[in-house]
Amino acid sequence: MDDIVRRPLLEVAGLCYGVGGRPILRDLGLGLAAGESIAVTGPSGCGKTTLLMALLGLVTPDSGTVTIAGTDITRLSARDLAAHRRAHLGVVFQFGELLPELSPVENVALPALLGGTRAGRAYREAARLLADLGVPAAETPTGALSGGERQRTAVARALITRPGLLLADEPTGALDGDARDVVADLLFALPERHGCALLVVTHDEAVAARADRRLRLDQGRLAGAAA
Ligand SMILES: Nc1ncnc2c1ncn2[C@@H]1O[C@H](COP(=O)(O)OP(=O)(O)OP(=O)(O)O)[C@@H](O)[C@H]1O
Repeated sequence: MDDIVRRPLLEVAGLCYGVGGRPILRDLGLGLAAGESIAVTGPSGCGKTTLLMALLGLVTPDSGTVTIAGTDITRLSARDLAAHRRAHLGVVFQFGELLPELSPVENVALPALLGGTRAGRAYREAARLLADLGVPAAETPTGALSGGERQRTAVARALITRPGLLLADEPTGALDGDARDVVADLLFALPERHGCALLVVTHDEAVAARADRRLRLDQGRLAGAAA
């Protein structure tokens, strides 16, 4: 890949965060370029969700920087942070977090509509992404989607704004067997297909094994994990 594609999307430096005097993230550093994937594993309670919250700007670190697409988000106002997130970040959660009263197409189109894309274009793009990811868009109500289809819909929703950085929090945690493998294969194919950077937090070592790099969060620090 060339230098333009390889630009850093995420740079974390000296990140420290604690609660009630107890350190959770300690001088944590991390870099992730476009087209690249990282999996972060670690035992329950080690701080994986807290790290994602810091990357989303939902917790304010005690010190350090979180630079996304060239901007240190720890310095942004709430309003600028929300705009920066909309422009650069896509997120996939463990249970999809879809709105059951909306159709799959409406769920996927929503972030584009909120970002000001015209309805016709947003719905066309949503339908295209769902078809691409193998979800029956029109026929099935969101509440009736299988677990795997729900997660693929959540991936489509995260992609519709063409984010540079995609974050996924236990994206296969509610799936097993084939559905887990399909969603994991799909996620880790995204950096190459869409040119985004991908950071996945997972308990599942088999899912983590698909990433370009594996890191383990332990004692508040990230270190290379054994392959
Ligand atoms: N607001 C808070 N107040 C008190 N403790 C907190 C707070 N946020 C996180 N913690 C603690 O920080 C530690 C890390 O939590 P976190 O949810 O990030 O872990 P995790 O690695 O995502 O765990 P799991 O894999 O079980 O989801 C936990 O011990 C948790 O109890």
